[in-house]
Amino acid sequence: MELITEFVEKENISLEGVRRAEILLGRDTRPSGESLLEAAKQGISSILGAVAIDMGIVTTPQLHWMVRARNKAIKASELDYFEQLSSSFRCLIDLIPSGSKISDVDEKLVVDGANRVGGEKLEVFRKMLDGMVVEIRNSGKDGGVLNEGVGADYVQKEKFAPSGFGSQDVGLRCASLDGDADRLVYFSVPSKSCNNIDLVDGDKILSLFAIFIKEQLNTLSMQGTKNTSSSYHARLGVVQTAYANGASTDYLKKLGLEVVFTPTGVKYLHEKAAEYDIRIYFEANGHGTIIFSESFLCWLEARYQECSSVSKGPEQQKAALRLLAVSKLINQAVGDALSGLLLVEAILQHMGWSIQRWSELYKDLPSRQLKVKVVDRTAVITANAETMVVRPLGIQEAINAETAKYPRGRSFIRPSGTEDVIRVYAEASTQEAADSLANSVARLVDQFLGFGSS
Ligand SMILES: CC(=O)N[C@H]1[C@@H](OP(=O)(O)O)O[C@H](CO)[C@@H](O)[C@@H]1O
Repeated sequence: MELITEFVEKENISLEGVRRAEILLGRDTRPSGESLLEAAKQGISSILGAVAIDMGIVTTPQLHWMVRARNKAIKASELDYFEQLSSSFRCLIDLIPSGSKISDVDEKLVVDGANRVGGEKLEVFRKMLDGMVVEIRNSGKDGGVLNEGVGADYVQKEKFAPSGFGSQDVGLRCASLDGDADRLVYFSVPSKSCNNIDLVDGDKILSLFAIFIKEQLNTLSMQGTKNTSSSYHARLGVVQTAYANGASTDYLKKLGLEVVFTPTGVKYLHEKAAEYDIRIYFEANGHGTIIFSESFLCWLEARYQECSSVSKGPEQQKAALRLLAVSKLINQAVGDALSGLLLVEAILQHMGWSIQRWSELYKDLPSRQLKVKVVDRTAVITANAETMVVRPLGIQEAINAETAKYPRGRSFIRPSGTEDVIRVYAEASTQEAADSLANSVARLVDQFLGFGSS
């Protein structure tokens, strides 16, 4: 109750006139889901005025979408979710400029469903997606195990093709969802001779979205009408965490975008993002979304109407329509692999880009992540969006001294919020250097905080 009261106060939610609270419940495909659902229902029924609504088996982002839709008094079933996504996807495809070299884009997309609910939902959803050829592997139907050599986390951290993918897929555009379908990464298999992949991570998804949105904003701000409503300067902001590859941040800044950093965890990214008209946030691991302010969406609607009524500025009208479609296609409540995937697909078609062209936007700096078990991870206190350690004393200086030995070196440590470990991140100009820096910093962590240190 305390947490709820705190949240209601912080978000300034008026409870006056509210007769009952609806609590939407969803579960995934694991057998434990049924008993957890029952327990949640019983808990909710003991709260006066609270009603549980069972939305069935859904992905995490679908459930968030449903809550947001319900709060906006929009229809919120799974079918409504699929219909909104597929119609806005279709709208973006219909608005593709006739000059786009669609033939450059390989038709087929192959998706790793991580043996969980996202793969299953995509199986159902793809029947509504004309204009897209999707093959789904690891959909969960064939009894594969969650997160065992599959899924976005495995692909991003290990940089290996997931189970079921390999030399037969060389050059194809592939995507990987995570277990609850709130993360998405893309990859391609560059050659038959090795297991390595060319990873297109959350940072590059963010970059693709940013380029597309910026293109539409530029079109909208072109001279056309003298009406004052057209002179709105939308603030496009980008939010990353310290795990964003340094090359991506350089690239985004060169595009002229404002890039801000928050600690790891979507609650921080989402909150920070709320300060802009259009805000794109992504973690390198593929969790992210775009949020549009209500005032910007109202302006876009007006701009769209204005362009159509005076029948001029068709390009501006299309740009407004594209942005409106993006606002409906992307799940503004939270990172959503299914909605993100459709937006990526629509933008690649719009640009006429293959996955290789997309990947070449910039070259990732080689990086390495490690985790170290320590006596007490809460002994590490960080500052500056987790890029520096203020406690224990002395460790940051030691990390700095180590990092300074490597060209383009960058390294930081932070206590994980989900595992009992300290995470180490390092990047440098070569993979060997990044590995060596990560190992040195891991040794420092062990020295300062490990079991031998106490
Ligand atoms: C390096 C990394 O991938 N960290 C993940 C992981 O958090 P940690 O606090 O690092 O354990 O799980 C979080 C929740 O899924 C996700 O938001 C975050 O990005």
